[in-house]
Amino acid sequence: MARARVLLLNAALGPLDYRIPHGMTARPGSIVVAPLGPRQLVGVVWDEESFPDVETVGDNRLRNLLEVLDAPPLPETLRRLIEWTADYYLAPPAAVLRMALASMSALEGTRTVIEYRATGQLPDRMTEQRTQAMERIGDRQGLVRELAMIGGVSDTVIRGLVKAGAFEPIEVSVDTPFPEPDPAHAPPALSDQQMAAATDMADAVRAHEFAPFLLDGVTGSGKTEVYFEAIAAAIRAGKQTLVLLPEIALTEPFLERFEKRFGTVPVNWHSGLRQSERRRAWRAIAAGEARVVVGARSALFLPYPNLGLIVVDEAHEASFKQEEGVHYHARDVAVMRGLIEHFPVVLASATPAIETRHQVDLGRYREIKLPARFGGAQMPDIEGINLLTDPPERGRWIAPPLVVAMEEVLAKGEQSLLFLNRRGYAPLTLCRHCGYRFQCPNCTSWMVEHRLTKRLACHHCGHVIPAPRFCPECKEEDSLVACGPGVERIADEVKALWPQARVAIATSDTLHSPARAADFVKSVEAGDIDIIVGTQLITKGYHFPNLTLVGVIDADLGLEGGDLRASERTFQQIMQVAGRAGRGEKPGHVFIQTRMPDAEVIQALIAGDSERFYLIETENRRRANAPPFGRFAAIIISSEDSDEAAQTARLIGKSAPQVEGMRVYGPAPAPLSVLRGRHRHRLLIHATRQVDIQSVIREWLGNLVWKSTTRVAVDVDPYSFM
Ligand SMILES: Nc1ncnc2c1ncn2[C@@H]1O[C@H](COP(=O)(O)OP(=O)(O)OP(=O)(O)O)[C@@H](O)[C@H]1O
Ligand SMILES: [Zn+2]
Repeated sequence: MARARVLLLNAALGPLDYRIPHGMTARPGSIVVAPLGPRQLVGVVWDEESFPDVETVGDNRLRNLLEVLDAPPLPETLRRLIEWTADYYLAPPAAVLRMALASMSALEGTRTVIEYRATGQLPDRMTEQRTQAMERIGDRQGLVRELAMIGGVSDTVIRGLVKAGAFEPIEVSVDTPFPEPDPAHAPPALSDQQMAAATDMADAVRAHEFAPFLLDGVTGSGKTEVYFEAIAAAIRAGKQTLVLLPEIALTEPFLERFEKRFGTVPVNWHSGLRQSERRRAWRAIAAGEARVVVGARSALFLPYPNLGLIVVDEAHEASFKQEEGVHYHARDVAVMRGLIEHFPVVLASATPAIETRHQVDLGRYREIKLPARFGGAQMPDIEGINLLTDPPERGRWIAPPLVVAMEEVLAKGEQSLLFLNRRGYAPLTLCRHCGYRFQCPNCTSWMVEHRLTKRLACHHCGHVIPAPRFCPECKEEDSLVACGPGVERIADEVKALWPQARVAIATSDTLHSPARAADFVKSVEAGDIDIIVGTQLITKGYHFPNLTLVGVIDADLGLEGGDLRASERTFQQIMQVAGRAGRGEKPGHVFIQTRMPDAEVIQALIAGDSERFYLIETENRRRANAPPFGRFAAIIISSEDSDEAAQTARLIGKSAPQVEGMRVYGPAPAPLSVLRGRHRHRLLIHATRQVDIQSVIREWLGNLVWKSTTRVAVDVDPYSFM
């Protein structure tokens, strides 16, 4: 009897055995529907040897598979990747599988509609309407309704023409195919250095072998142009390419550049797609027809049958790390996919992660350097402003030297960018009279004032309230004060200083859709904006040749809290935002406002000495046995019931195994101790590379039980310590 082991889309379940009924063909990878109790679930037939521990069920107790869906089977290599990801990040395989089957509507199979087109045959009887319709429609093809519109007649007239043999039916898929990018459309003339880099990568693409690259080029060196040549090589080799971007906001400018180079936009995959777009993209990807896909990290698990290259752009960005559900790092899983499927993976960044540089040092990744900007543009010069000796006026945030510099730039008709990584107007609102502070009812966080929308918002859970007029505690009116600056407040200050200047705020609030982002880029390019005030959203990827001044309002912000990567992140963010200045013919200047001018990272930034920063930071990590030398994992316990969360945390803490080379810290209440109404506790596990941390944790937690209302999440290689 034919049996199948099936991984159902239910994270609480392991694989289950089913009977393949007579006449049905199902093999590993087949996407199927199977009964579970009274329900029907989608799943994938899996390789039996992958789950040797599953208890075999007797033939007579098996239920029949119901259906094999009309979609390409999941490739074997993708099944291996799903297993690896589940194993490494200690996630249920079904939760990883869900990311591969990311469009339920795509699994419903091919969907067709009937369109009509002229046969060239004239009907026996012609009427005025028929003549008009046939003339206007010409050789166009469409649904009856569409043809009636084009012809300016009723549906009945078209149906009559069909009956009379003047139009014939054609069955077409509802999923219109995507146009193919043309590698020869508009290749740029590369500089010698760029050419050498491009050739290296294109050769690797043609070799069809695993080859991880770090494309380490300074801001404005033309990394995009260079990896486009690797993409061109993949297209020519008949392979698919995936480009991962850290944020949807960066997609618009990317699409535009891609279209200029390849004559058409790539297939776009992100969380904002409508269901029909998702379906169309998924089916084109799974059929191997989507040649180049650009997407956020979730595009990584899609079932490309024929991948030949992955590019991870801005590869240092922390947003490639998913912080809920499966806690995976898309950069690292991308490299693993390249290894399993034998193709090169390019990590592009002007400020590579310490982890990535370390892989280069170990000889595992190849580094390709682009040390100079394209077209003779110079790197900007960077200057520190000591806020202790040169403070802004009371109630202001822009220090005098920066004001002077902005004044000059404005007078020259050039653009400036002020960077502050805080959305909204003010991060905290308090009552001057009684000291009351507005806090989120669901989270351990302050409500952030958004003056543009007249609301207070929690940036963790999205809770909003209308901007209050009086204190809810003491009922005093006009007693509420905004504490500290956000970008909106900086924009107000700019407008007060230069009422004639045209100011734009660039954050995820103002550029929340691709269309808004595109409008913003256009107006900056057209010179309709003088001063941009933005968060980290604006620090990378953008290319505005007339932007010559960058001011960092508070360089110390990211150093507070001091987690493992605080210095590194600060360095990357400021290098990136500095990299927006002087990308055209005019030189760029950068001012960094700081209260810690002697901090190592600030010194390295001012000296423009990346190497020194990397050296010192890497040494610090080595001494602390922190990643990439040692390893961390976190266990996060959460529950709506505070006692229950604390109890489970204690239980897990008490059961911590003694393992050589491993230490367990905590449990302790998380810094973000309440999030979305759940009370949180954390344990941190620190181990040497020799410890098989996954096995240890699997065994440790596997022996424990806790209430189903408590959630226990494991975060391997954590980026957030909140
Ligand atoms: N060979 C070339 N021919 C024409 N234009 C080029 C070439 N190389 C780079 N450019 C242009 O120079 C500008 C900077 O290049 P690009 O944006 O690719 O740099 P980058 O290294 O990705 O920078 P960042 O890391 O700051 O995003 C772009 O406008 C790009 O089109
Ligand atoms: Zn909240």
